Amino acid sequence: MLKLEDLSCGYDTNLVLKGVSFNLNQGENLCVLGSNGCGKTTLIKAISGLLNYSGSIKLFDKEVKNIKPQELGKSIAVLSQNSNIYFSYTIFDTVMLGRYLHLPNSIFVKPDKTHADYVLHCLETVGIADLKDREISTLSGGQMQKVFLARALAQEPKIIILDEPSNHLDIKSQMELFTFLNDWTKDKKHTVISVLHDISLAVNFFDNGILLKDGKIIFKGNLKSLTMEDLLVTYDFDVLKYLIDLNKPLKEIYNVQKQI
Ligand SMILES: Nc1ncnc2c1ncn2[C@@H]1O[C@H](COP(=O)(O)OP(=O)(O)OP(=O)(O)O)[C@@H](O)[C@H]1O
Repeated sequence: MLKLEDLSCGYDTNLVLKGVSFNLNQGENLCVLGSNGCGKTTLIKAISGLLNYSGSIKLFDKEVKNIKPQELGKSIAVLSQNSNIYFSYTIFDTVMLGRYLHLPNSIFVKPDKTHADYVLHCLETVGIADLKDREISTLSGGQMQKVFLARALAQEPKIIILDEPSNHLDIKSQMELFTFLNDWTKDKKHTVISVLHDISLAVNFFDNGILLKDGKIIFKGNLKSLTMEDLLVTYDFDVLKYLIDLNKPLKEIYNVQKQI
């Protein structure tokens, strides 16, 4: 479904990604890990059609740079690190922004009841239907994340891409978000790609991952086969002190840490 071959891209003279290749099938989820500045957000921007690139990014066999933004928006929804709303929209209207790609004449048509019902369905799915008439500027960071997830769902995308989605979320909300995203991919039609800094979250919720270092992939595959050496190379730092055993669920890791 998504196939990257020898992808290189960056900003002006700053080449960030250098020959990145991987495949992702429908129903798979992929976590992108790596230290600050290694190119994770740049990878997301390239996949979502925001950067020029050399090499190839194929989405359902079509080269991403040749797909019109409106079409791309029906396939990919992005929750960026800086998802922001600068106007005083209600939650309902904010989520409706995700529907406009599906309207025949875009913003000049008042959405009919089908679209309004779909927005309500998305709000209910993420558990914030009761907030629908509130102004977005009055929400907490965590509530706002849920609004952006609802807006992403309203696009009816095939892929949701998240850049550090656990920002602003308490531990319960993080678990709820990743459980929801896991369930969302279970129909084998949807795919999640997420940038994460929390390795425990990554190992617990994602089957596959890539580790980026200076714009190159140094590990790809099942995160259960990740070694401490891989992490040491990625972060130039001994994460062993903080991660007791990558194969243990979070609960056990925390229990062990408590005993130390
Ligand atoms: N718009 C831009 N113009 C020029 N350079 C940029 C731009 N955006 C990012 N960069 C540079 O590209 C490199 C990769 O940035 P990127 O945002 O992809 O890193 P990242 O892995 O997502 O980092 P972080 O974990 O800190 O979010 C960095 O050196 C950054 O300074």
